[in-house]
Amino acid sequence: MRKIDIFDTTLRDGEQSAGINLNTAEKMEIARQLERFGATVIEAGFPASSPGDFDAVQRIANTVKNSTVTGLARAMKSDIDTSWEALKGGQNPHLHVFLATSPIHMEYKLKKTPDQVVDIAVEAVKYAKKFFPLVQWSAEDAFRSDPAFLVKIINQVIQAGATTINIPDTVGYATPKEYGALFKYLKENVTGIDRVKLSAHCHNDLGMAVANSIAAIENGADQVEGTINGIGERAGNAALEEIAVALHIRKDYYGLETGVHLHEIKRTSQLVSQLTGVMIQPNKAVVGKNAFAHESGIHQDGMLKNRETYEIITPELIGETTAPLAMGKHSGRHAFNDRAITMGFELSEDQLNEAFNEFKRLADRKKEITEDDLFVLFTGKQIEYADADIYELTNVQVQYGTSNVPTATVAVTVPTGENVVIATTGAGSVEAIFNALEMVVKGHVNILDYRVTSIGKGRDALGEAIVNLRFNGETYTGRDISQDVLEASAKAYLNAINRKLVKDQEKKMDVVAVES
Ligand SMILES: CC(=O)SCCNC(=O)CCNC(=O)[C@H](O)C(C)(C)COP(=O)(O)OP(=O)(O)OC[C@H]1O[C@@H](n2cnc3c(N)ncnc32)[C@H](O)[C@@H]1OP(=O)(O)O
Ligand SMILES: CC(C)C(=O)C(=O)O
Ligand SMILES: [Mg+2]
Repeated sequence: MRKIDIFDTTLRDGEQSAGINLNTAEKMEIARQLERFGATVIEAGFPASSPGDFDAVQRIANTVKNSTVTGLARAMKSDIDTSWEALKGGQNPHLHVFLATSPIHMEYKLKKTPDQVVDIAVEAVKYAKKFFPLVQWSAEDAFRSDPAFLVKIINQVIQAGATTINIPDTVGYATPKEYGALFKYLKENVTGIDRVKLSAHCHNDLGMAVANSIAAIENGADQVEGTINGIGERAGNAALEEIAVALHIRKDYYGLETGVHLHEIKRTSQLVSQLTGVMIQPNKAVVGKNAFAHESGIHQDGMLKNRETYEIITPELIGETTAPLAMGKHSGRHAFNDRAITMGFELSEDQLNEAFNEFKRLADRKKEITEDDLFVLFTGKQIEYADADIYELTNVQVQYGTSNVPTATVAVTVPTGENVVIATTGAGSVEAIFNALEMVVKGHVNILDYRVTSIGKGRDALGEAIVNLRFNGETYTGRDISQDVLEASAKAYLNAINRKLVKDQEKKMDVVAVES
């Protein structure tokens, strides 16, 4: 069966989404999960864009064994040199070099003639090949480029040694028929196109990224690029979980396989959502929380008689467990640890102990512990900033009455280890908490977005808070889950601030490492 390679760019194009700011520990966690998910290639970042990206790409390349790890580079020696330093420890060093080919990008952005662009691309690929056995070259904004010019430049970059050619629809302008036709044209006109991997990279500005990717596959693409949950620049990238499930469910029609471990989809999607703070729309295909919900009577009747009347994808296929866990306040440590392992978590003994204590506290207050509850608990422990100096909420108290001014008192352990207690007012309970916390962190904080939702169903469901804020000029998203939404809100606020502290501390460590 023909195999389609899955190129995941959640950590590069996905991280380019407004408001996402992952630290190295979180990127490592996502990369490990992408490996379990079965991504053929993981684009771990853009090493030359910042020391933080460099560090994350290097660590991921040195850790991941079952997927190829790549990094993005502009068509310039310095970007390629930096990328080599980051990627050389990987299993099969792979570089992704790009250069725009559309008239508008060449003239206004690069300020180069088409001939100069051909030369720069060829030089970059030749230079990259001195280090990397695998070099992917992308014609940025390929879909809006002159097809004859694409043939000319691709002929030459293949001769220069490129092993993959990527044809991005950078601005999401294509329709499936047109995008498929471009792949067909290139297949028919580029010399040696069958010696390289041909790749599709679609953006979702017109909501057609997945359809366009499938059209490319139908017309000869060997690889599709995208992100988990479709996150990415502007309206995002093609959602890989949708492509993988579509090809699987319609194997009868396409006769293709991807190598994706479909039962890892739910977990991968949840992890990406949890760490990026980007919520999944309820009706999103495959991973939305309503994707398997059958609400109307006639549908429920059909489902009871034969599930296949209305269900083309089973929740089990993507690793969703619907049955409640036989776990609650009477469960013991062995069953709990066993559950962590079954769910794919690798936690240290200390992390497991802390998670178990939290689980017991939760089980005292909540009737039924769901897999979703455990997932957030384990993930939270796994990426805790063990060695970082951060803020920790020790107490929050709110006085609220319909005719009183709300007052919040927060107690926080600050990075120096001191415990600070501050009380202040606000127009509402949440504002009072945020005002008090702003006084604790001593910086200018601008709240850009704030959302509260529930994890699972029922009146005792956990509350999830997401806070997107600007702190001293940088944007961070924080998230927390608690049984009380005010506590979750306070912790989510501090989580966003802590992400900045962790990033700053990572940067300092990078500088020390470079100096020594
Ligand atoms: C379609 C995509 O997704 S492309 C990837 C987008 N990702 C990012 O931009 C990652 C975050 N970016 C950054 O951190 C910064 O932009 C950096 C570090 C990469 C570069 O920063 P700066 O050196 O300050 O340049 P700046 O971003 O302002 O401008 C980009 C420069 O690169 C040039 N450039 C853009 N693409 C390419 C390319 N593929 N190859 C060579 N040069 C390029 C531009 O023409 C411009 O050059 P100029 O300074 O001569 O006008
Ligand atoms: C860097 C390239 C592949 C890209 O992300 C795009 O063109 O959208
Ligand atoms: Mg892109």
